Amino acid sequence: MAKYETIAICNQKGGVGKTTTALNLGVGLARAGKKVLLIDSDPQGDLTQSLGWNGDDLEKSLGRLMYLVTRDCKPIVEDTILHHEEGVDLIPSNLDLSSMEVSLVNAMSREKVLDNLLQPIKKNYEYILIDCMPSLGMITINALTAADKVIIPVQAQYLPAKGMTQLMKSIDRVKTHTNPDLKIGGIVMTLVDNRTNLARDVISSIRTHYGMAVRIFDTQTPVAVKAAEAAKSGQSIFDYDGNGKVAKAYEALTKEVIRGGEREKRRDTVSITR
Ligand SMILES: Nc1ncnc2c1ncn2[C@@H]1O[C@H](COP(=O)(O)OP(=O)(O)OP(=O)(O)O)[C@@H](O)[C@H]1O
Ligand SMILES: [Mg+2]
Repeated sequence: MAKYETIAICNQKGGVGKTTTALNLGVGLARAGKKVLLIDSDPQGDLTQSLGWNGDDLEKSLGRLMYLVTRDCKPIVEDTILHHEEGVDLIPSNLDLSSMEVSLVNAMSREKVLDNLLQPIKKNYEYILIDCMPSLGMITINALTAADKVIIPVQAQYLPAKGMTQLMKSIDRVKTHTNPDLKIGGIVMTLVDNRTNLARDVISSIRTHYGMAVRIFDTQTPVAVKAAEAAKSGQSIFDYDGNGKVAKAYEALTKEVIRGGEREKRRDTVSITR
């Protein structure tokens, strides 16, 4: 199988479209023939619910797995993986994960619990997408430590520069301490309302603060009530409203993500063979 890529979908600001992006990018990649695992790393379990499962009913979850690892057990991760009919796998979450935020503080290799958990199953997937919670605590640090890349959804409705500084600092800290190869895969503008120029203003503010080095995806995902409805129905936007503008946007974003990964792999190959 092709080299895998683990992507954390991360922004500590709430309600910016992280979960929607994890779900629809994940299903988009699966529709493009990729083997995809989604990880819900939010104790609210929104991704789990958006895919149609009730987190409260699930005994096996990410929280349970991480708890066992911190107790020096070696759980079989495959037993927790759910299979969705749209072709993606899921490690679900529920409130069991919330206690990990505190118990990880005293755990050995506390930043690497998720990374260690994923090592034996990474080879089974081409893409692993981790839906992060809206905070920069230990669980998110675990997600960033396990990831090759971060994709940052940014809502085009206010100037996000200040909040992004905190996120960039956390990414830098993770690079310094636990994951030197972590890259910013890109910023995706979400919840874009065509009637305003806010997306353009936000992009120029990001450029002013973080320079041209940070990639901003060409694709912007539009505001549309269908996107919220799809999440409530346990389906991706492709199944719920396949011809709509949100589906088209996530299809385009999927292509950009695949192209970005392939470009980097080519670059890696060139530098290895040089
Ligand atoms: N393109 C869209 N158009 C309209 N509503 C959307 C769109 N994308 C997401 N939403 C809705 O906006 C809300 C926030 O989206 P989402 O849950 O994806 O954000 P989040 O960043 O994961 O939030 P949190 O920080 O709480 O985890 C949800 O109710 C979702 O259904
Ligand atoms: Mg979410």
